[in-house]
Amino acid sequence: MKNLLRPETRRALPWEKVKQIWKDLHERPDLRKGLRPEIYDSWERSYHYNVQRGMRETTNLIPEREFAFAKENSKYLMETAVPVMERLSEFVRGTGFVVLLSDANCVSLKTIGDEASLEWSRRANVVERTVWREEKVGTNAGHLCMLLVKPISIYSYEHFCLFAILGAASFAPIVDKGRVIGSIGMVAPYERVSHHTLGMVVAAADHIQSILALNRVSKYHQVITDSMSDGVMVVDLDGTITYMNEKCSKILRVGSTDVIGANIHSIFGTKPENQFFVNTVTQGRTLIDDLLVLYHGKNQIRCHITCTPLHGTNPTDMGTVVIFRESERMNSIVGKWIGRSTKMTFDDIIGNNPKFQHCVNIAKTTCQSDSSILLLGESGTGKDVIAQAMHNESPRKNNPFLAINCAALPRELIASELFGYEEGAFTGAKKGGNVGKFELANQGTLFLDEIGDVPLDLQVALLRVLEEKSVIRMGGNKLVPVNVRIIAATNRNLEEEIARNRFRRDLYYRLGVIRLIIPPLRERADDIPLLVHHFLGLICKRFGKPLKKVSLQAMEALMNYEWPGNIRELQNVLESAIQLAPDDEIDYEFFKQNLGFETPLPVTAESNTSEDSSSEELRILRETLLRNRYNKSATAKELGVSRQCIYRRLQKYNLL
Ligand SMILES: Nc1ncnc2c1ncn2[C@@H]1O[C@H](COP(=O)(O)OP(=O)(O)OP(=O)(O)O)[C@@H](O)[C@H]1O
Repeated sequence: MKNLLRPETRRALPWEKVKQIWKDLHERPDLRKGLRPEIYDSWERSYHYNVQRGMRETTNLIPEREFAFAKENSKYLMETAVPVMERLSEFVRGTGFVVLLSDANCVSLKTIGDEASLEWSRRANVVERTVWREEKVGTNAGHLCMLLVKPISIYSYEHFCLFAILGAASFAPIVDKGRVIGSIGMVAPYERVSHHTLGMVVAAADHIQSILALNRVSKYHQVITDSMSDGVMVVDLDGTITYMNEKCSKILRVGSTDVIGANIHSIFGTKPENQFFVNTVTQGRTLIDDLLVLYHGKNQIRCHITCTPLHGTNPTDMGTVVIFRESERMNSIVGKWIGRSTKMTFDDIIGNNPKFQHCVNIAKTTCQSDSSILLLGESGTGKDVIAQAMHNESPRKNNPFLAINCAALPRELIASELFGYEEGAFTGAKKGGNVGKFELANQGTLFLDEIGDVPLDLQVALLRVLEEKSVIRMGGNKLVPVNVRIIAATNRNLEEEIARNRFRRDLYYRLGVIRLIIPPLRERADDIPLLVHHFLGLICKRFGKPLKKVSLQAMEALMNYEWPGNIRELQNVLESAIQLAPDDEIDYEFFKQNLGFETPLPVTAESNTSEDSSSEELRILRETLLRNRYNKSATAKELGVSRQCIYRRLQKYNLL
């Protein structure tokens, strides 16, 4: 008996014999020990489940609706597996085998075979819609391969139930993302058993698993490339475009389906301007974020391009992956991440002083133009703020605002910062080179602060860039067109610098197409109450402190001070006062004692205190002025007098 259980003896066994062996196995537990261990264990479980071994036909058919639901759930498995099953079935045509697919719940989803084998499988209950769970039909290869997560063949009498011993089956589990999602098998009359069947089934399962994994990766790949904000194109060595994502077709303004399979020349033609790019791609050269302007029909495509050669093991896989980054998008990223961000707008610029307002008005009206502008004024007067506000009000507002402080950079670095450099341009130059501020600021605004500190030799290079509207990186020879609005600023007296041959007159004129002279704070003392009020609010908020006030006397002192550091100094004084002053109202004494802030109070204000009526009038006037933040019209309105009357009183008390 033990010998009969050996695989090599099975083939020739007549039906009566296999049936007898099956019977003996059920009746004599000692004989069952001769079964393979995994089959033995399965039989033990089948007894435990109380499976009716004498079943002549299966009662395991599920209702149509449940079956439809199971098929819907395994739709993607069926879509992948059925073509593989069809192919397998073709190979074994005429040999009596049916190919079978079941889901993870052992529902038989699909059977494929030739007519004769399907006819047999119907008689043997190997049909769709049946459930082959061990709990229901005892030991069977479909369920056992999934339980063991390994391929297995089960021969006739090794099945637990009588109806199943007609056949021999080989099954392999289908595993996806580490989970068993079904099984594929081949079943035939037991006498057709072959040692090769299991190998075929394993190969089919492997193939299905690979397709599932590949489909998933290509889905991820598609979602990733389609959601990329950069264009991606793959070109093989003879210039055939083999892949293009949606973004790339948008950038190049071509239909991706039209160009895949076409040659790169069909897009970029033989235009000399495109030659460098086409040659780079077809010759498998490398580019890293190079700003190129390509021409396609009437369109000019301005992009940062990266070309990476593909080195496949197979020569047919060689080619180049090209990444297109739209320069406008790069610019807005640059604007967000590099240099200073432009937060200030004209609404943030405080000051009603007529001289200052005149400057602001010119700045506002010239925002729309591309002419260079030169901001002249002492340190801290608001040149940077005005430059930012101009950018934010201009058509370039969504592109970068880049600022470079020419005085803060070592002399030898200014050129590379401004114009960029190519790889190997000098010792210590970064691999792949570096993009300069001019290129980064493309379509935006470049704020050249402390322009008066630029060395003479660089002034020549700067002038050339401004005139030619293109830069050549240091160590390079390619002209890169740039469209940048220049706002330059200095606190030096440039006329004097020119007279001393330290600044080029031609650059001065070139930069100062529009020239703004921003008044120092001491010349706009009437703006001090407004500025004080504004900064007190901002600073208290920043430090989470309750809003503080400045006493009338302190305000007058602030208005009389010279402010060599201008608005920046005023901000600092107020910040210290907010941090240190014990009371909600910061008085003159505090400024004097804590900040060494020595400002004479207006003589008239003090001397008038002797005369009662005048001192009362002065007190009311000062308080109303303060309440109205030194706005004379509002003060006049509150006091019910004319503006002229207020001016007369201010003159009388020497407050003008
Ligand atoms: N009119 C204004 N309204 C509000 N804040 C201002 C105004 N002018 C200047 N400021 C503030 O004063 C400070 C100094 O201004 P800014 O840096 O623009 O001066 P600057 O002239 O560029 O100085 P520097 O020449 O030293 O670079 C900044 O914090 C700015 O926000």
